[in-house]
Amino acid sequence: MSQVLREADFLMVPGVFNPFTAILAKKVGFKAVYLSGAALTSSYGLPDIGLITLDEVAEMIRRIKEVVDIPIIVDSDTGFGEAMNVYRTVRVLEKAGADAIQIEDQRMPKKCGHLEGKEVVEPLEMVQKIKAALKARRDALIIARVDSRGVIGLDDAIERAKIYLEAGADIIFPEALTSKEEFTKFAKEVKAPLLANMTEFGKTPYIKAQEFKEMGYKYVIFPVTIFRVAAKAMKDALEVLLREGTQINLLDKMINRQQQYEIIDYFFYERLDKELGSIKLVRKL
Ligand SMILES: C[C@](O)(C(=O)O)[C@H](CC(=O)O)C(=O)O
Ligand SMILES: [Mg+2]
Repeated sequence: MSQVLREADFLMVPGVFNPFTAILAKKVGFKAVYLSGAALTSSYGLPDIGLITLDEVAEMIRRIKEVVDIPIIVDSDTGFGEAMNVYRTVRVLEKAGADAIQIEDQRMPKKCGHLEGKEVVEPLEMVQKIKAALKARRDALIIARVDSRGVIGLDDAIERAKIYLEAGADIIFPEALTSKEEFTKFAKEVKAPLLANMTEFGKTPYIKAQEFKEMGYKYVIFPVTIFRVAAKAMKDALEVLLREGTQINLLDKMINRQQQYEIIDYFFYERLDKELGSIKLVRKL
């Protein structure tokens, strides 16, 4: 399925954090999804500082791929360890169903790339991780995320991107650029398939997908958008429920039972149950 990612002209990729959200993204018409570390950890009630484990991410990929056949770009933070660990990370995540794996050049404890106080490793350390990832992968694309814009500066980020590209990374992800001009300059200097991160409340101003496309970006992710929208909707609903003692005023904000069941393919199981129930033994005991 990495072929879809490879051959696409331009892809808008929403962040998801469980199978249900991945199914929704596909049903709405998105061609790929991004398993966001930030959204996944938030959904576990944890901050995005590298607390999540390889197995937890692999398990979520497996669950998503069990119910939806859509290419999945996976956020592996810093690859769960050193270069040697990255080798195993890529093998495990690809086996679980990852079509592209993102590794970032932060030092642990990592942070959201749009926060202050993060640190980056030496470029050599990241190159070793990229080489390990390439050795381990069968078909999955390897995305090198450059975090140094917010730590050292744009020129350093551009230089690192070139180094990571030479090391063999398939896609470059410049994190937390601060203006359209920076995205334009980056794309001019780094001749690679590029991924832009259009997250909210961060360092990057709001830029439309079409504008990223025109600047030469191949992918744009909206990693935490639906998580944040859903979180607000859930909080508001809980408040209404507590205050009013009834959900009557929430009904028009809900998907109904029929819609919910369609999303999770309930009716298929209903048919299957009937079919299995109608089987008769040809030869009696
Ligand atoms: C893309 C990202 O790595 C993620 O985990 O989704 C985050 C997004 C965010 O925190 O808004 C990031 O570090 O940019
Ligand atoms: Mg992340």
